[in-house]
Amino acid sequence: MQYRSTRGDTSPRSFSDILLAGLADDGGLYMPETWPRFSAEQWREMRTLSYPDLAARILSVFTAGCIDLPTLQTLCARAYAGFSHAAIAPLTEIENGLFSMELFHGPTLAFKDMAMQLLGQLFEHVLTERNQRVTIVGATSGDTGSAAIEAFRGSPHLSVAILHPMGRTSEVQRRQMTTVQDANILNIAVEGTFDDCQDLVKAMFADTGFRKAVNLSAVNSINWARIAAQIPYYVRAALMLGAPDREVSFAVPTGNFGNVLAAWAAGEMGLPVRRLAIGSNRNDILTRFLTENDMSMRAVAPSLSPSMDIQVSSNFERLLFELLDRDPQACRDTMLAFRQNGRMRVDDAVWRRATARFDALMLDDDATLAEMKTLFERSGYLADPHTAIGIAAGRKAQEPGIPMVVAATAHPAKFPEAVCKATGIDPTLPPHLAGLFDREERYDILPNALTLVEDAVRRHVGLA
Ligand SMILES: Cc1ncc(COP(=O)(O)O)c(C=O)c1O
Ligand SMILES: N[C@@H](CCOP(=O)(O)O)C(=O)O
Repeated sequence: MQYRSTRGDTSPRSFSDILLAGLADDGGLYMPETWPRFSAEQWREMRTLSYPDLAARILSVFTAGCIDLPTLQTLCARAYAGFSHAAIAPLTEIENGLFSMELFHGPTLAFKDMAMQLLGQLFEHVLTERNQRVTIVGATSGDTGSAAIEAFRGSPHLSVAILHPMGRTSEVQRRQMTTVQDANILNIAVEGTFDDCQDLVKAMFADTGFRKAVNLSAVNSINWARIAAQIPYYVRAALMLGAPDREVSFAVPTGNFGNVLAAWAAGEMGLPVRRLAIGSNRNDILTRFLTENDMSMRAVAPSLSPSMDIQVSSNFERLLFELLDRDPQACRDTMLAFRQNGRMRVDDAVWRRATARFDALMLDDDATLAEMKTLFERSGYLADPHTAIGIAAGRKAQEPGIPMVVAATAHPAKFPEAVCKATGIDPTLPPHLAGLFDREERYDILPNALTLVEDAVRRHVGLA
């Protein structure tokens, strides 16, 4: 399996290459050269696999030529060994035909662990094999950061620097990152938004001197391995509900567009995915695109679902690449124009191809609280604000006879104020995080300035 950039860099790259590279040299995102497809019989055979073995089977088509199936099975077994639920991603019917797929039973209580725990194993494997060291710089609106820190803390092969937008995460989210004391971890609170943090990461990749000096790598969903590792849970849920002999729809609370893109990719691989419903908070650029063909940037407004306070959804570029029939020049021009003008409107035919598969719904904070309250009163289901938005989007797009699976992306205890306000319940953190509020925090505060952030990363890795 080889990979190519959405912006035209055509030099063939293997899975291990793109795992460590993160972002293509031309600023584009890596995509598999062709979509691997499974037959109906092959999907059926996967029904009996455990979650780790299923993940290994799906990943093996993306790592072909680099990492074999038995090795992947070992890495996946290790990755999911620490999850607190035996099913790893349990599926529960919360309303008629509407299912919650809980993705928050990993160590940091959000869906990010599902992929990040595996990335931790994959990086260790490839870096050991190549006898190499890398520096991971990541941007987080709250959840990716702690998942990455947990997956990579203490590794002798890499250093990690995580940029979060100062004061724009929940306190639990911030403390999950800043109370980790391992020497290879650096937390930076950036005076700006998540988009500023994400732009800083991309600017570091564009700064060739810096990129090479620190051997820069990424674990945000710009890294294809993150998307690949998010595909298995969609497969698992669909198989449990009758696929490949029955269609299944998914609803996903969406920000950087990585999670829903994994569901879409499962469809490209032959899984009968019918509809994909995205839910957004008031930072609704994706919803406006899917309902009005209007992708115009507005100032980011803080919300009760801070992990989705995002304007520039990195992975939209991967969908755009597909919608443009994999024309890298058109994709590059469209993305550059979007960043220059702050808005994007695509040809009607292209837009219709997107809306043929995707639905979208925006919920502001009041509507989110109302959804959380109603859910709890009607079905006793305690949802975090992100998940509640996904559930509302899923209910709206639900069709008779077609199961609708909602990605439950975070544990309610990550957002206790919102949950308590909506339901009166004060969700408790699991025992391993019980002392979180007593632990010492450690982080730098920096303005949104590339040189200062690069200097901090250089110091962290001993280059300054
Ligand atoms: C809890 C939670 N829900 C939803 C999202 C949105 O997911 P994505 O960025 O993959 O669209 C995020 C952040 O990524 C998140 O942390
Ligand atoms: N919501 C995310 C934002 C980054 O998303 P990613 O999937 O690209 O890592 C977060 O919680 O950090």
